[in-house]
Amino acid sequence: MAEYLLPQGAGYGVVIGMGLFFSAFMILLTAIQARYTGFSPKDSEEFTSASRSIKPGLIASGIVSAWTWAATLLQSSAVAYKYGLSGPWWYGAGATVQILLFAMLAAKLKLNAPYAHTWLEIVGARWGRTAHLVFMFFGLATCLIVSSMLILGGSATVTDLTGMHTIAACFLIPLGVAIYVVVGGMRSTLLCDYTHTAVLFAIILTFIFTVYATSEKIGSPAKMHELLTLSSLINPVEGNKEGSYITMRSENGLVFGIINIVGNFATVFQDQAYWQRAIASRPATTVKAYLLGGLAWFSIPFTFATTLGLAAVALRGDPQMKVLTPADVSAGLPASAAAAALLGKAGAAAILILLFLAVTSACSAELIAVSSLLTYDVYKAYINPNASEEQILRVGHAGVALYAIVCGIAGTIFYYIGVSMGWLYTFMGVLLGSAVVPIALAITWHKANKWGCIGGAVLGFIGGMVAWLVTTAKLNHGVITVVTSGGDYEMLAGNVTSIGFGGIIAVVSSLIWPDNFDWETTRSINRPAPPSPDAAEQDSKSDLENEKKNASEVVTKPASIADSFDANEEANELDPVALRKAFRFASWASISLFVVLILLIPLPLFFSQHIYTVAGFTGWVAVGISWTFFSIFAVVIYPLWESRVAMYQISKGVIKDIFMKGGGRYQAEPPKTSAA
Ligand SMILES: NC(N)=O
Repeated sequence: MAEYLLPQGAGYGVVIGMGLFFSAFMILLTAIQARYTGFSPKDSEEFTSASRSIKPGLIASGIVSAWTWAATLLQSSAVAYKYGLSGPWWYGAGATVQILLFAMLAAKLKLNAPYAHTWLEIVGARWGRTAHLVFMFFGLATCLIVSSMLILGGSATVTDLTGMHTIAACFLIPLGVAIYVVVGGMRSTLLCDYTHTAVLFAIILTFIFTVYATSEKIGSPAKMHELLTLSSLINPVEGNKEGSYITMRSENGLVFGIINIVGNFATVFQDQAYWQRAIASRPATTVKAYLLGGLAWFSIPFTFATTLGLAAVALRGDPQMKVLTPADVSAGLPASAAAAALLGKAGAAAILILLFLAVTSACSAELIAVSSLLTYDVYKAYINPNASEEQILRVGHAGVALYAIVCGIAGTIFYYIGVSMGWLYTFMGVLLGSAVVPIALAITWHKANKWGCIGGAVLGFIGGMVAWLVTTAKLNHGVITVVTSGGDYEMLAGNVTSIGFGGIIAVVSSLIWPDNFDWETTRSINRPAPPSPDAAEQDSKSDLENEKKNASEVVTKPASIADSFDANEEANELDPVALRKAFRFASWASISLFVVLILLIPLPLFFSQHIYTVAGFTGWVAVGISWTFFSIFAVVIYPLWESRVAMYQISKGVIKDIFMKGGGRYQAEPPKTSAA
């Protein structure tokens, strides 16, 4: 019987116990929200969009948490293990730029469809049913692939460390998350994500300081450099300059970088989770949130993999270090093996909790994203267009539960057919890449041609699959299996063909047969009707009556988070001139950062064939550590600062409830002037 570092009970304890803990936490947050703020958790807009009122720090933290997958920790470490220090760079930079570029789409969303619930609603309003259904395939497939990777990565690690049955983990992980998502909705999910992100950074810092400061086995960048140099001599890396682990000159690292860039475009641009955060965001600060979130996220895979992925190489031969097979590496196990070799059971437990936090917060984003697609793009669009508020909320809840079960089934199927998280990670661009450019054009370019974009997505998909399979057959003597099809060049061919075909067909056809779309159509999606004069008169009368009635109860005006944002403020923030300016800023900032992260830094290092000296490697590690502190400031400290007024008001309400027997409940007030 296999030996495990932790008892099976620890696996069940973390998966079930922490699932229940976060459910209880969510119930508490939801009760606080209902009592001390004006946002009702029973409102469907609030459930899916957090009333479009969230500030940039919390949105940035929600982006970091949704974008931190199991793969972010495990696959990044696996590519560090395989290709050396170029792996973490290509993983981090190659998945950061999409979030930065998404800032442009987020600005256009606020400009061109400010009241949409999903990106598919925009496609449907612009191009009709065929386009809606075709792109729905890509939207749902994206969420399914991402969720499957989360479940596969999470369950493989739990099984490896505790012996918990993989299938039990496949079902229990999403079901635990589903409970707390149903209880809370979008706002509480973002708050829960915030706590996950804070703990995640604390654990990552522990590993960084263990490896580079305190461990007796490594303990400094200089010792890591020495051990990596030794490893290069014993196990040189194929395709790297002199087989070294400490060079950016890595051919396979570069190939992975290209695959990574393509695949991550697909999983950002067509994943409702990122659109949903843009929708939940206040219009004036959406761009800031995406730029901040993208930059903050970079340090997670980059520094984590530069720490534990490289430690797994450095510790080869250590008696506590597990010997890793290619299948283990594909399942993403180098990080947990290194953590266990460095810190024993404590390291294993820390990585288990880290993984659980990453998987559950990203999984919660996917559950609520799919639930929104099922609610607005299936149920409301095709089954019950006149659905009531209550019906929409019920379908939203059912969608979360249904999708959690689907995630468990998908994880089980992939597990049994031998598809690992690493395989899916490199495959995602083959399957999904073709729709990236068409979707970006749908929301940003009035000339985008409907049939060109649909054709680009479909033909790019077919082209990508053919290129992938033909390359697999050619490079493997006609043998097409899960193993042979997962090679670097096989995946590269599929990824590049898929995104390239899709993009070229969509752009060229739009240039030849340009549309002239009037954005007024998408701007009117779900636009709230202006109040009729009669209704306004009625409202003001009943407000007056309510005011009189409540006058004795209201002690002071609680400037809670509820009145920090209202319909008038939202309308002001939707000013087209300001949003166009925000779009220009997003374009300028994100394209500049793309050039720096993908071209200016890595390519000269690749072509110069430089192998890092001790000083160079120390500097490289120092950049990673400094960036981690910047990230902690951006997504852990800044959200607290920007919510200080709201937290103060909520605390005041709680104190009043305790000492004044129920006087702390939120009271709505008509005049609204402050922004918390
Ligand atoms: N989110 C990713 N690509 O780790």
